[in-house]
Amino acid sequence: MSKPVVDLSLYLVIGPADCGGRNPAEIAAAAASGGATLVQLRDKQSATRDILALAREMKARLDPLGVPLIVNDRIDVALAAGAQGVHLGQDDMPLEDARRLAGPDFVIGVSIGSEAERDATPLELADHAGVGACFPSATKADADALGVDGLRQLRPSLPMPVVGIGGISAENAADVLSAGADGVAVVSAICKAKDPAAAARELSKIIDKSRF
Ligand SMILES: Cc1ncc(COP(=O)(O)OP(=O)(O)O)c(N)n1
Ligand SMILES: Cc1nc(C(=O)O)sc1CCOP(=O)(O)O
Ligand SMILES: [Mg+2]
Repeated sequence: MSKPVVDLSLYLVIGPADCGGRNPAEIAAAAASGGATLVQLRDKQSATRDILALAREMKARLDPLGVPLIVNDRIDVALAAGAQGVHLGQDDMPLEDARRLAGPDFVIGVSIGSEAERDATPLELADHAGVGACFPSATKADADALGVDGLRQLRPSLPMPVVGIGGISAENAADVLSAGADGVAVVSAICKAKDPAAAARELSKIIDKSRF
């Protein structure tokens, strides 16, 4: 199997805590049908076997839509579920260990929130970077605010594709792309929407427009 092609344009990050009792796998599938190009399961609370069951359900729904699944933090769950990749932050498993465990064809995303984090990261081992927080985020209140200007400054020194994350909505997505991001990663803008497919369609249109 070769490395899956990952399109960062509209990256949905989602877990049970974001969905107000709705099924995250259903919301992920609806978002994918509306234009989300990549999905990350981010569940910081559930028991391991519940995260694994949700990852399997998401993968079963996303595979027919051609949308890859990334698991946040947990390379063990990602591998067990047959997900296409993992996302690792600065306190998560080091990229060297993750790459050794998962092999060259597994997609690995890494969080970069500052020049110091960039300098501490073996960038050649990651396939893409999540850079933020672009704006204050209610989903991750402890995320340091890099800001869009911080993203613009950091971008040229990152050799891999970059997705902006943190507080991104239909109102500010174009600013993130014009600061150099290849895509936007969102939680609330899709998970909190009454109609997640429609929210994804709206963001997708904005992303397409800002590329011309
Ligand atoms: C695409 C993307 N970018 C950044 C993050 C944040 O990762 P991390 O810093 O490890 O924080 P948690 O998400 O684990 O709380 C991400 N998940 N996805
Ligand atoms: C998971 C995550 N990581 C961030 C970072 O800055 O690294 S901000 C964030 C949460 C993004 O959620 P929302 O789109 O609701 O603001
Ligand atoms: Mg993490």
